[in-house]
Amino acid sequence: MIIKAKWVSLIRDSKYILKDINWSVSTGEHWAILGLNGSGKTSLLNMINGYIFPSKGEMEVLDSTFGASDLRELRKSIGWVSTALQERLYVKESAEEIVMSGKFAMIGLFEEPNKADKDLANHLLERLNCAHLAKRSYESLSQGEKQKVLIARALMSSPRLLILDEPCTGLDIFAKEQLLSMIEGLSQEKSAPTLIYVTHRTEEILPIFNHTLLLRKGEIHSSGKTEEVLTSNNLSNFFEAPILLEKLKGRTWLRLADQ
Ligand SMILES: Nc1ncnc2c1ncn2[C@@H]1O[C@H](COP(=O)(O)OP(=O)(O)OP(=O)(O)O)[C@@H](O)[C@H]1O
Repeated sequence: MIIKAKWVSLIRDSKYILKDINWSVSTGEHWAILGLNGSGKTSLLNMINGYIFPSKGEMEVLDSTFGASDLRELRKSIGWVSTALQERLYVKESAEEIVMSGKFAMIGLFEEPNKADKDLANHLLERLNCAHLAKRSYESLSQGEKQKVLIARALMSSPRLLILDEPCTGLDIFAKEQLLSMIEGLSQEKSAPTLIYVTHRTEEILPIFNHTLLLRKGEIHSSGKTEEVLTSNNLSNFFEAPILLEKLKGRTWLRLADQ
């Protein structure tokens, strides 16, 4: 069991931000979470990472129930790549230092890294085709390069769960395809973590994401096997607009039917 949410709700200012979320992620599954802006995706991720707690219901992540476990230890098992993280990094640090800081699942280096840390960081950069960027300052990297460095950073603590929160934001079509194919490669490795890919674009949902959750206005609209969730009927109902879809190489491209 990777995630188990039972009747989870989040209430702020007497308003439901998440409502009655029942969702399980098991080992061997990779999930996509699709939702429009404001649907509650970030709130759900913050809950998975233990930054916010459910107002109602129960959330178990990696066999730990919140409130009953050491969150710092839990966070080391969860890699989280998001734009919000980018804003909190020390951007003058080199790519290598940024990756090494992932060992502690914290921002910045709090302990002197040892040779093994350095070797692992460089190995991860190499795995993501970024070895040549190791000594470059993070702020000097392109958006696509930054995303890969953040993924390498997230892998530094060998997480069991890797959350990719809209990793293709700001990427051009080539950088985006390159990043997606890198994510695909990562999922095929023997020790690959469970992946959760958050997006509002269906075409980014690669075939490796065998399960999809559709989140709308804080509630689960539908969830299950990707091929059963990403259908024209279901998506038309989800978006409340007639949707035509085209499948290409296992990916789903959408068009509004009346345009
Ligand atoms: N602490 C809070 N207090 C009040 N409202 C909040 C709080 N946190 C989130 N919200 C509201 O809850 C809703 C869901 O927000 P959330 O950031 O989780 O959505 P999202 O799906 O990640 O959106 P986006 O794709 O735009 O990032 C939004 O309407 C947001 O304004």
